[in-house]
Amino acid sequence: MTIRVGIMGYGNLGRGVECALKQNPDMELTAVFTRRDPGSVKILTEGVNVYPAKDAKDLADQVDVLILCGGSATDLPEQTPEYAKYFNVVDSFDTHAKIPEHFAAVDKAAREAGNTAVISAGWDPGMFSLNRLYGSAVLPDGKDYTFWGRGVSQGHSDAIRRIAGVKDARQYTIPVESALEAIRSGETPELTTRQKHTRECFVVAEEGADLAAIEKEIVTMPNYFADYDTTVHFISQEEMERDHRSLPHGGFVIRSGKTGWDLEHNHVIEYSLKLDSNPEFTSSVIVACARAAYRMKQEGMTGCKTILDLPPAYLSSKSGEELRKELL
Ligand SMILES: NC(=O)C1=CN([C@@H]2O[C@H](COP(=O)(O)OP(=O)(O)OC[C@H]3O[C@@H](n4cnc5c(N)ncnc54)[C@H](OP(=O)(O)O)[C@@H]3O)[C@@H](O)[C@H]2O)C=CC1
Ligand SMILES: N[C@@H](C[C@H]1CC(C(=O)O)=NO1)C(=O)O
Repeated sequence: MTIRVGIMGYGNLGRGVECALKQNPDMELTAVFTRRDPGSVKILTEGVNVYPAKDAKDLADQVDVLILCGGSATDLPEQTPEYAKYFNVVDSFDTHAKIPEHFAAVDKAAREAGNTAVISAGWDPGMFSLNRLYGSAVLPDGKDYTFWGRGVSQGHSDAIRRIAGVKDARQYTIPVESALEAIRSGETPELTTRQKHTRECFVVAEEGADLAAIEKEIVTMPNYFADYDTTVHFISQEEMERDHRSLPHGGFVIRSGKTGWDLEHNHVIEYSLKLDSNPEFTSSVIVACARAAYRMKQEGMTGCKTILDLPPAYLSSKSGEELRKELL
């Protein structure tokens, strides 16, 4: 019996989920939903229909897990609590400061409906969160650092695209080299947000848009840009399509900590990602989390979870017996 998956929202992440499902034979795509005209949305999978988002709840019996691929800035805060009423859901919500309130809203909806929801699946939040937890649990006397890029943040790019007058956008996150060198050399400095990364934005504006107003809204945007040194470049759509087609990214989490009666021994844990496609990697994590959500629902574990709550074995398509063999 395959796990039947629906996609809500067909952008970079939606397309990435479609590709990831093709690599997971225990799962299948059964429906794609969009707020646009379904006839305008061309998907890759033959034999699967695209439906209006407003009809999704009428098709709940055809979907075991609905994966929400909307943007965190404005779509997911509304969509995830709404669709958790009708489906087991997984989203990639990544406005870190607002995760507690998002969790509470989704948990209320999922518990009332007896559904299982997983929020903030992906790599940060997601795999990086998991590795920060492992590092601090194993080395309580220590510090961890997270660095991203140079690469395209989908969340920050999406947030810029939601600004009135913006037609398209890409945001590159750039680690501050001096901070990186200090950490890599074993130093454990206290660093502010601004001392770790800068942000560079490439924006295609609508004809006649107020460029100064757009730039100001970007650089002052809370939770996304206000705490960073940010530069904004306005470019043409042709330049965007020529120079910014790919969506690479990556980064790493470093935990350095001490053990020993007198904390005399140092240890360093590093988890790193080098991604050709941010959306395709993120979608691969999300699809594994969808498998875990389905299995937890089957065992009556309902309500909202994050990746930190998922039994690692539930992410895998392999049985417990197969996984135990890999431990030997
Ligand atoms: N946790 C993590 O590590 C990560 C999280 N993310 C999150 O994923 C979110 C989604 O990113 P991404 O997929 O790149 O965002 P997109 O802008 O590509 O898509 C967001 C939504 O916009 C709509 N859309 C897509 N293309 C168009 C278009 N051409 N015209 C009009 N509407 C369109 C779609 O909804 P519809 O079909 O309904 O119109 C889609 O679901 C980000 O906001 C980020 O928060 C991303 C990467 C990592
Ligand atoms: N959520 C991020 C994934 C990573 C990348 C990132 C950043 O560049 O600020 N923060 O977390 C994304 O949307 O790409």
